[in-house]
Amino acid sequence: MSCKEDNEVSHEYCPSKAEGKSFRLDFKSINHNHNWNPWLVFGTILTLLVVHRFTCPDPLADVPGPWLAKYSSLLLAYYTRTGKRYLHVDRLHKKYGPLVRIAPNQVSCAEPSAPSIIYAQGSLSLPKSPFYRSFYVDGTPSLFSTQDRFGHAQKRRVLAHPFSYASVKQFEGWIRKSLRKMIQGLDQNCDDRSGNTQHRFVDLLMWLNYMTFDVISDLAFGEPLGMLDRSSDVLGPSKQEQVGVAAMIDYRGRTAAYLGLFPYLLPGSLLAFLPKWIPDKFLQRGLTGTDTLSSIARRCVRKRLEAGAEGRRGDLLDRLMDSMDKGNNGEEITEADVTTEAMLLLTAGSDTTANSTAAIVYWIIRTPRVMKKLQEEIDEAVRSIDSVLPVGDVDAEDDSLGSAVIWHEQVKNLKYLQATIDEGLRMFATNAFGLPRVVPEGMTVKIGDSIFNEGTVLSAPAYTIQHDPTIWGDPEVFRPERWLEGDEEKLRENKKYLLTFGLGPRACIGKNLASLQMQLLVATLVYRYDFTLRDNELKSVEGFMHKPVDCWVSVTRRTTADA
Ligand code: HEM
Repeated sequence: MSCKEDNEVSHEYCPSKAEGKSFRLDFKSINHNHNWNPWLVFGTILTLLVVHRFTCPDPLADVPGPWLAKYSSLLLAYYTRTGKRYLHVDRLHKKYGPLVRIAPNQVSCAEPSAPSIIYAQGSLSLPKSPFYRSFYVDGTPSLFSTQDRFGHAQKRRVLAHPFSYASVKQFEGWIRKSLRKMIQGLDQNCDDRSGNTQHRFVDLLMWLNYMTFDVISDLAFGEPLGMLDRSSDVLGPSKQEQVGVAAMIDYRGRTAAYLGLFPYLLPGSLLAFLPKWIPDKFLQRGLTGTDTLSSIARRCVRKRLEAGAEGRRGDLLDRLMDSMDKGNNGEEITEADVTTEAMLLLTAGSDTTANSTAAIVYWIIRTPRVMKKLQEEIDEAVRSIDSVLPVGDVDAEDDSLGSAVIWHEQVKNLKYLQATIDEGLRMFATNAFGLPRVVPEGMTVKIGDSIFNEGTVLSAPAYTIQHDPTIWGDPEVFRPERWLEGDEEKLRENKKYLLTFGLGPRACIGKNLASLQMQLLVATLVYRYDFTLRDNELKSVEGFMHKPVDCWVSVTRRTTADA
């Protein structure tokens, strides 16, 4: 069979042309041969939307925003797809003010009062919007993606105890084990301590990813994925698993953030089958990523179930499987449910921590004054609290590393360290997105002078609020001291505007685990090494969460650290 000429419509796969490209429909040639005019189609759709807008009442008519947002989500979808939605929304707020219409039924609210209203607790809490259906796995909602408030409370109860501060402290041994491996890896890439500088650059973000993936897979799947051992996040020989796990999670987040803007394409809708068939590489790699991640989770859960009582080790997976035995108020919890939650923990609890830590360390390196002050605080803490008890029996210390890996006990009360972490989270905004909530039936919500009716989707844009000069004064300056100065009330207020972990009943359940890891990671890295940045700018991209693209640094062992 010979391949057709370039200007002919071809749906056939042609190996000679496909090399190095993905298979896609050639819209230019479809247009050529079938008089199919995309502008005509676009114009017709737009006309229908305008007619609809003028003939149906528009409850958001008074909310300012770009004209296209009145009729369609296309503008938001474009910026979501390019990974810069938070910057687009931030620009709109600078132009239109604190309330901006970003899509036909969506309003972004950057009023300082907005976060505590939109993410309120108790009977005033607003449910998650249909956007979250884009995160369902095989049609099954997870703790994170369920919109059902009752179902959410049930699921959350199962995991509340293992994520409590006391439980997370028990995991410190596992975390330190992975952290030691990461230190060994970085040591091998170190510049010579004698001053013989070679400036060999390493991508700190990748190392942080290996470490946080190994930790969370250890806790959620019962075994580390072994990324630190292999210095790679590629898991297996199969074609799907040849893509690194960090990239898979990134593709999944970006695709879900994009598809979530089109609820009629999501599970539970008539056209839910469509995305799988759209010949769009962006969509397909996200959907394939989800399938691969869920098959990894399925494999791990199955293995643990088959191991029976002998496989139990008191980790998160055990907790999930216990809920299977107990049932959920009469409703059966299946293996598929457990797999969905295990996969959620892997995707929600790994690169989020790595991305946040990379951004914090980047800002510390960029601000030598802060680096010096922090190193002094940590040096002092290590000197004064040098005998601490090991946590858990998994933690057989490796003498060759001396006291290289900091104990949580040594740093948990360090004020400047915590202020530096909070300031890094504020500056970078891992959660930059305005997390969407919907006004439920029979309820109205008042923000500023505006009242929003049922069905309106509201969000508080974290990046914009964390960079609001009326709240922070000098928001573009990395200044950890802002978390230590002023009276108690002002400090409490500041915390309300740090939206990294969300607020209200749907706030991050893994905050204690992430905080403990970030304290250990930042303290250990700053205590043991001096860093030089390769690039002055931290490039970033946003999917569901906001993440640095990379973080290349050269690493030198500190002479003052006794490690
Ligand atoms: C620095 C690291 C982290 C950041 C920035 C972060 C951020 C967030 C945010 C903003 C939410 C709310 C999402 C929404 O309302 O749509 C969330 C929810 C969640 N996070 Fe995290 N997270 C982090 C670490 C973790 C870890 C370590 C885990 C678990 C291992 C985890 C598990 C979850 C889960 C299960 C939810 C859903 C909670 C619910 O709906 O009840 N996260 N996270």
